[in-house]
Amino acid sequence: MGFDTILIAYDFHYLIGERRMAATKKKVRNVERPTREEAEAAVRTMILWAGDDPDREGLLETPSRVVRAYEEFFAGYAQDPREILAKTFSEVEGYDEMIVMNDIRFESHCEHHMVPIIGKAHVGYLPNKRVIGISKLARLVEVYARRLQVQEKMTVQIADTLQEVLHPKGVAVVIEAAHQCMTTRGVHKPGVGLVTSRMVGAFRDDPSTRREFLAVIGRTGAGGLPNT
Ligand SMILES: Nc1nc2c(ncn2[C@@H]2O[C@H](COP(=O)(O)OP(=O)(O)OP(=O)(O)O)[C@@H](O)[C@H]2O)c(=O)[nH]1
Ligand SMILES: [Zn+2]
Repeated sequence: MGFDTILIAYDFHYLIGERRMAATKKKVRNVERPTREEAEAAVRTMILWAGDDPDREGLLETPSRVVRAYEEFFAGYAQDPREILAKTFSEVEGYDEMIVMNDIRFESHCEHHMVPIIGKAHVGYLPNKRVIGISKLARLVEVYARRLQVQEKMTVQIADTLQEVLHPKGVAVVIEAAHQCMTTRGVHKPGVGLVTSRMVGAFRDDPSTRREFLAVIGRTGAGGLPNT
């Protein structure tokens, strides 16, 4: 079975639900996860297919390097985003204003071409008695970024996980990113970026809350896109 197939399969079981993902991680469509050796052999095949010689000195270690790189790029499949948000703090003297972390840079990979998506996420919520450690917002972005992604899906996943676990009065997520599948191949349009958003609860229902969030993240003006 090819490398592409297992990655598509992983995405499939991700779609059937985060909770079930952990339980079914080893088996996808009744197919065992390939071994590291099989993954390296798949990279070797791709080198051959590209037209080079995987046995020449410079490429000898490339399959194992690529597999190690994939472990890093796709580490998010092994992480449970709900666990990241499990620890909360309630001693905040009744703080009930918006909490926003902006410019969370991330690197992801597009699920269509498996090339980088590089961008930044802005995540905000309106607390309901409990807050989380601020690093957890960045960790939440990381977990979803380190999977094969579509930007719209990643935006919804971050917002909805935060809402489901923390039960705040609302959540807002805006992602701005550049897709290398559009800059280094295909339509070749450098400098373009995609902006996606998900507004939940007060951010969806109350225009002034939404406006405040957009002002905090600087999206009321020209709002620049990352240079990639
Ligand atoms: N909506 C959305 N589309 C994306 C994202 N990342 C990549 N795409 C698009 O996914 C589409 C895949 O289209 P296909 O026609 O199946 O693939 P393709 O022949 O490689 O398309 P081109 O990129 O136009 O060459 C392309 O239009 C990509 O630009 C994303 O995060 N969100
Ligand atoms: Zn793509």
